[in-house]
Amino acid sequence: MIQVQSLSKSYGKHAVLQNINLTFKRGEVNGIAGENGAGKTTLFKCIAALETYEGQVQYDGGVLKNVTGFLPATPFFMSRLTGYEYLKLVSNARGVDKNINESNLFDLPLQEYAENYSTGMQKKLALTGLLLQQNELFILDEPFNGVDIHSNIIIREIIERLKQLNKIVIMSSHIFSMFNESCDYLHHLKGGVIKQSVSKGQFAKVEEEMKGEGIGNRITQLLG
Ligand SMILES: Nc1ncnc2c1ncn2[C@@H]1O[C@H](COP(=O)(O)OP(=O)(O)OP(=O)(O)O)[C@@H](O)[C@H]1O
Repeated sequence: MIQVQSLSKSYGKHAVLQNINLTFKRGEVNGIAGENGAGKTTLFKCIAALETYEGQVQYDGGVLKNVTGFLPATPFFMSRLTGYEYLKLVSNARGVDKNINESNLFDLPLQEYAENYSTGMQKKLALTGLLLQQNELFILDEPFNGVDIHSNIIIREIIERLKQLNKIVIMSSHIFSMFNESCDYLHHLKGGVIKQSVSKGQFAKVEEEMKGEGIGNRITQLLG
């Protein structure tokens, strides 16, 4: 179990996250919904120990960062590194010795440079790396963004399998139906605070709240 307690994060004078309290349990998928700039990625980076923060992130299974797999919205790859080499590198980093070619579940061209992969292919390569590492926590920042329909189905399947394997999954998405399909709990992040947390069956409440954040008649004003 992961307990985020009184987590706050500021960049200079800009308070991005304020007093966040969340609990993530094994075998559960948690969605974080929020408009652009709400602080989802910042929250993910804090939990993944990629950012400093105030407050605490407690984990009952050892050193969290050693078992955390973070899929960024836009993965980054070093130049002149093939897909195969990337997967080898991330497996070696965790002392995992699995057959790379047999682990190529998205049938990626592993002999090609990862930096030349398309957006969706890069996302699939990064995700394959996280799975190879056998992490306990999977933080997936917009995992469905930029991938094709078939891969979208595979990623949903992966999330379901991670849940069955008792892993902790935290994800964001700008496609609300993805929360309905994959998540057990949904947390609405707005203005740096968690506005509401709901369990499956009540996600429409968050959707309604978010729809209320529309831009009203400002489009008409702009076009008129
Ligand atoms: N390294 C940084 N330095 C300064 N400000 C930052 C930094 N990273 C993020 N921010 C600011 O923090 C706020 C939250 O950004 P964040 O990327 O966490 O939002 P998000 O909810 O993931 O947005 P999106 O849905 O567009 O990806 C934004 O105002 C952003 O400009």
